[in-house]
Amino acid sequence: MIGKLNHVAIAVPDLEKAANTYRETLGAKVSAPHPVPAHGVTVVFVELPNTKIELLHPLGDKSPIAGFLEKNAGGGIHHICFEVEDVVAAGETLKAAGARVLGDGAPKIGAHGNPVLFLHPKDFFGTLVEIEQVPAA
Ligand SMILES: CC[C@@H](C(=O)O)C(=O)SCCNC(=O)CCNC(=O)[C@H](O)C(C)(C)COP(=O)(O)OP(=O)(O)OC[C@H]1O[C@@H](n2cnc3c(N)ncnc32)[C@H](O)[C@@H]1OP(=O)(O)O
Ligand SMILES: [Co+2]
Repeated sequence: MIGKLNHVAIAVPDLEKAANTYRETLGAKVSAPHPVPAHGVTVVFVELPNTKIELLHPLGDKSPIAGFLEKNAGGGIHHICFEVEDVVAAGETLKAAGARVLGDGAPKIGAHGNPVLFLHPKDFFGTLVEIEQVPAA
């Protein structure tokens, strides 16, 4: 079912510092900060030759990453995102297999303009998984 690794997301306490580290120290192509209120985060995209890194910082009072940063004050890998052809069909298949789809179960538009769903980390060996519908090339 899953295709390419679309991105690895890292929750960070200081977005500017993290962006500078990826830009200056690691020499990556790094975007400006991009607020995504529908997901309660501000994101900086780091473009790599074969995938992307999302640097995430909480936005608003009810950010879904606030609890994670409270437990991991210095930051840490928050989720991984796999591409799928049909996110609704993938969500139904995963639910039938016993995985918990988070939220109300309906896909939301993610930071890349595509529908996404999140799957509970306890069902994937301690890793929060995002699936993103990416149109075939
Ligand atoms: C930029 C937009 C978009 C994109 O297009 O790419 C994004 O990526 S948005 C990213 C942010 N959005 C989300 O994360 C949405 C889905 N997340 C959630 O619904 C919640 O964060 C959560 C996964 C249900 C966790 O909720 P929270 O209230 O923080 O914690 P709990 O107490 O309910 O946690 C239960 C259990 O799970 C462990 N946990 C929590 N977060 C993670 C994580 N990121 N990775 C691994 N494990 C995680 C937590 O420690 C608890 O474990 P125990 O302590 O053992 O019970
Ligand atoms: Co993501």
